[in-house]
Amino acid sequence: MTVLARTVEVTRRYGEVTALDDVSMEIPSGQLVGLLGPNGAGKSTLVNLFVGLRRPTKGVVELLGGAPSDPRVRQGMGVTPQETGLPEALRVGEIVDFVASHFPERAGRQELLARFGLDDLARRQVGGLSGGQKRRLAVALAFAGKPRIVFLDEPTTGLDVEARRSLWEGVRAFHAEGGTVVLTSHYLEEVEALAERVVVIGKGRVLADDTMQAVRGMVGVRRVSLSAADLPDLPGVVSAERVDDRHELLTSDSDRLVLDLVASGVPFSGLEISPATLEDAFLAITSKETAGV
Ligand SMILES: Nc1ncnc2c1ncn2[C@@H]1O[C@H](COP(=O)(O)OP(=O)(O)OP(=O)(O)O)[C@@H](O)[C@H]1O
Repeated sequence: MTVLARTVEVTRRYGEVTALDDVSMEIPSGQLVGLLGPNGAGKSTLVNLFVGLRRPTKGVVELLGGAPSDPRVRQGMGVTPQETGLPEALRVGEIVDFVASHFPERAGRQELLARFGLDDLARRQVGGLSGGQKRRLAVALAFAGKPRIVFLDEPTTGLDVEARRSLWEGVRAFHAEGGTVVLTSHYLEEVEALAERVVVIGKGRVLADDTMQAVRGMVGVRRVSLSAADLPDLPGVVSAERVDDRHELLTSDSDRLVLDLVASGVPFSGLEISPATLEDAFLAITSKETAGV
């Protein structure tokens, strides 16, 4: 297994804030890895360390066998940061050529634009693109130098469904040819649609690192809410909150919970079961982590 990028016991602080806390991770060649986590989890910091925009406070970051700050190393890598600015006066095709000219190997202009659904726009000035088209162009540019590994920070934020799907297709096509991708998202469905491996990050730490299927199972929690006086201890509850007589329970097995509840004989009313939000899911993973399960 060739490892294209790795962090070894990396911590990054900004003043008092610990954005990443002792993170060790390897990105093998050919993998499409999703970094999933809520706002402020440390995803961008991790990407910025991998691509050499930041240095770790402690630990080591390696990219393509070298230091991410080395310009020769960086020629094998493509990145789209969370926020990008493109020169408005240039035409789309000119920007692609300009970016590609910095790399020894170059993707074909038309092929690249077509891959991201931008093929009709090569002669359009960037200033005349819609927000979604600009974002797709910014992402496409990460692939202009035929990189071995690409880092995309929240690539589809602000895109409508169609633009998002078109971008996913472009990323998938690169991956299908053996390309390695690390992307951050706080959309579970985006990571699910693309990534074969998911790293869940919360409060600067790796909370889970597994296949999408396994993480799905881990976060397959339901919210069960009901009105009752005191509840007995119910197995499988990962978190419980109470406001007056209303109980909000998170569980990975809502059927079991309801059966146990009925078996306990405690009177209850207003039972509602709903899919957990992503926030619920993160909470469930975090509470498992805290409990050392
Ligand atoms: N330049 C900075 N100066 C100070 N604090 C920072 C800086 N950059 C990030 N942080 C802090 O580090 C923590 C992690 O931020 P980071 O941007 O890496 O998270 P994220 O998971 O990418 O979040 P988001 O999804 O909101 O982009 C946050 O608490 C953030 O406020």
